[in-house]
Amino acid sequence: MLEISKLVKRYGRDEPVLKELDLVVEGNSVVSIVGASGAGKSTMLRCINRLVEPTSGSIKLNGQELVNLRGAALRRARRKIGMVFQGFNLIDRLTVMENVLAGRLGYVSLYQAISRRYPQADIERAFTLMERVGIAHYANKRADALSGGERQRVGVVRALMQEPEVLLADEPTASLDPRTSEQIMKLLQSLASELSLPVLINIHNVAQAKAYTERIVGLRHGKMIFDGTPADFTREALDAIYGGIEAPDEDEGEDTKKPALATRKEVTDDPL
Ligand SMILES: Nc1ncnc2c1ncn2[C@@H]1O[C@H](COP(=O)(O)OP(=O)(O)OP(=O)(O)O)[C@@H](O)[C@H]1O
Repeated sequence: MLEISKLVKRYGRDEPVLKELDLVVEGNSVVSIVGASGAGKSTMLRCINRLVEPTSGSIKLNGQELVNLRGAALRRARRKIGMVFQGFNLIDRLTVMENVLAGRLGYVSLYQAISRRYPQADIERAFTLMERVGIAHYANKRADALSGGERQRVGVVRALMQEPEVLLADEPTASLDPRTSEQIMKLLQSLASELSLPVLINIHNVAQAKAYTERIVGLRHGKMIFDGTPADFTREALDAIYGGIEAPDEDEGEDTKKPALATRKEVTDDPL
């Protein structure tokens, strides 16, 4: 179980981008985090795996406090947090199997990692998981020879190789076509239930969030303003989360050019 309470994140002296967030996610439940660009979705996931330092608050994973962990204790805790990325984050020149085994890096010695002498049990686990997601026949192919959907399956298996207690997915379908996106969402949904794993998915596509997750959390300006089932996610909830948020001006700089209203465009597919 993941328990977040009163989580605050402030970058420098700016206004906090996460404002006293509270969220509890039980094992095997899949939660979508939605919100306009800049709402704080990525920051929240990154606070959980401590890629970003929370300013205050508490994040507990199966009872263990993650905030304030340092050194070896932080490394051990991070093994329990699997992460799936929008851009897959694979090493292109390595094979699928090598990428998958990278999920064990937190468990093996430096010598084993450098010489790629992973324990037999790890290799067997890798094959079992690759078979489960349909990529075992690509084990010896280079990662860059795979399609986007196949690459994301490699990313999912690599995360599962960590034997995680929670899986975080940051826009896992944003680089994929609609059909492949649906397959990946279905895969995350079924893995959560097979492995009793809580899964948090940052996602811009509200239609997919409603179709493939049982709970939707809506952020706006760093505050949680919606927490409910897809059936509860009415037009009013959609407007509360996205309403009145304008796309940034073109001259605001590279980082701000991602249009907030891209979410609006995607929402037009939404069968509300
Ligand atoms: N390293 C950083 N330093 C300063 N500000 C940051 C940093 N990372 C994010 N921010 C700011 O924090 C706010 C929340 O950003 P975040 O990336 O968490 O939002 P998001 O909801 O994930 O957006 P998107 O959907 O575009 O990825 C934004 O205003 C962003 O500019």
